[in-house]
Amino acid sequence: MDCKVQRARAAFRSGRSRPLQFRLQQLEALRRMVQERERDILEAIGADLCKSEFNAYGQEVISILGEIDHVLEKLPKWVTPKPAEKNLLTMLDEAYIHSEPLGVVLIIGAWNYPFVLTIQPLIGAIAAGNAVIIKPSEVSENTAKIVSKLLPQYLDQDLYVVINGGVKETTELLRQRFDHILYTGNTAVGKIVMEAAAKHLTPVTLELGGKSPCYVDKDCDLDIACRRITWGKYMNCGQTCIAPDYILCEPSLQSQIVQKIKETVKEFYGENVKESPDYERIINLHHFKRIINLLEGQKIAYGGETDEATCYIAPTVLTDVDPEAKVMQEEIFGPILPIVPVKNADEAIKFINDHEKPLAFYIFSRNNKLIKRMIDETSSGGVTGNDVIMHFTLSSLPFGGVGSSGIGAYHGKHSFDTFSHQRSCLLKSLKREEIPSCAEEKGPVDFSSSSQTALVQ
Ligand SMILES: NC(=O)C1=CN([C@@H]2O[C@H](COP(=O)(O)OP(=O)(O)OC[C@H]3O[C@@H](n4cnc5c(N)ncnc54)[C@H](O)[C@@H]3O)[C@@H](O)[C@H]2O)C=CC1
Ligand SMILES: CCCCCCCCCC(=O)O
Repeated sequence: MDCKVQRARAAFRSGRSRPLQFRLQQLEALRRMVQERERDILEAIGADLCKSEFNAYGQEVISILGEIDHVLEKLPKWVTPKPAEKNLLTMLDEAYIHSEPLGVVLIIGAWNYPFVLTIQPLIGAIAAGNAVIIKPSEVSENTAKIVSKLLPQYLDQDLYVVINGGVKETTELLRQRFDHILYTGNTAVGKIVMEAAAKHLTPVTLELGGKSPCYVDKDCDLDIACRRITWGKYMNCGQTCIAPDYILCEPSLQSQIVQKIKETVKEFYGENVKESPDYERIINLHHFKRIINLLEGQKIAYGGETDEATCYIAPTVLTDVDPEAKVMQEEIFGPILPIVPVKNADEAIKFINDHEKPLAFYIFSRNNKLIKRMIDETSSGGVTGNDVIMHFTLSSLPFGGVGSSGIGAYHGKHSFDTFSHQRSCLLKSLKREEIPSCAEEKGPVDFSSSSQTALVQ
């Protein structure tokens, strides 16, 4: 492992990852990999998460192709040094900001969108000119295998290295020195990553989770709200870091919401959800048992069926949920949707602010003023109004958490910036330097202090 990181560092020091043409060529090769080996990639994701090809393509492949195209188009502009404003002392000089690569960066991916969560940061790291060590999640082992098989066939093998393994390997990897670490996963491990990084003063981007609230206002289009919530909550069987974790609404809305979600589930997945090719499974027995445990003592208004043999949990809605209940103490990361009744928007705002800052916040309302007020009076990694998940799909928006939901952000130009150092460059002019004609008579002059000279001029 040590030697793989050293190999990547030596390759970085060779300077070949830096030229724009090289970065573009590697990104084009990555795009070719996704296009030519699409079937293998979809199969691997499907095997890990029991996901249909259609869903795997829509959730994981489309966004990667979109991100590569976006970066290929914009990168020439991003790498161009940006002139900086000058002052009186530097009027005749050249001042600019140059984005330079950080060096060797480590990307640690999570299992729930195993392709997107490793390849999307990789795109940014290549674009910024770095060498990259990629550590896919061992939990999604098929995708980890295909990523480690395909990347060396398309990309520079010394600069971009995949290391597979579990906790032991990741722990070992974290002892190495990196120039940046981007980790996606749970908060507890995020702290381990940050502690290991601190030993080398390595900066980190931590893409963590949390409980993302969804406020449903009484003045909203409830049909649309419930359709969109159903889509975002039960996609990937609820194993989405920005899935709406729970609903906050006035008590009287609960029964209508349950009814509309029920109808939408039927429309999306048919009469028998278990038979639907579009409905995924919980990743493993450990998570299955953890989620089932959260149902204890709850009022199940819809769903609740489970099958341990296949890690199946039906789309489920809980009503009148007590904020102190177990299901409200941790991120659910499964297809269970608690509804916590609140009197009004003010109480919802207070509820959100009394808890850790979430990764996402969703507000359904016809009242744009209310949406803006709720944004102003709360904090979260991102927000989507009148929909869920969708802010993730915009390359122009930084994707990341705040507080316990994460540190830093990526996607599009934000990835490029995350993996770059903004270097301040000032190139002094040699013109108009006044060299005293009788230096000896006047004593020594400090030529290095050109600011003094500029002041004299
Ligand atoms: N903010 C974001 O973009 C996303 C956040 N998440 C969050 O991730 C969580 C789910 O992922 P996990 O189950 O954590 O994924 P996981 O079990 O796949 O772990 C993530 C990575 O951490 C490594 N790891 C695990 N234990 C470790 C340890 N003790 N020391 C060092 N490395 C270790 C694994 O090898 C893996 O590569 C949820 O909380 C979810 O919200 C998931 C996807 C996206
Ligand atoms: C329109 C499809 C959007 C797919 C969303 C993928 C989200 C990946 C990160 C996460 O939330 O765990």
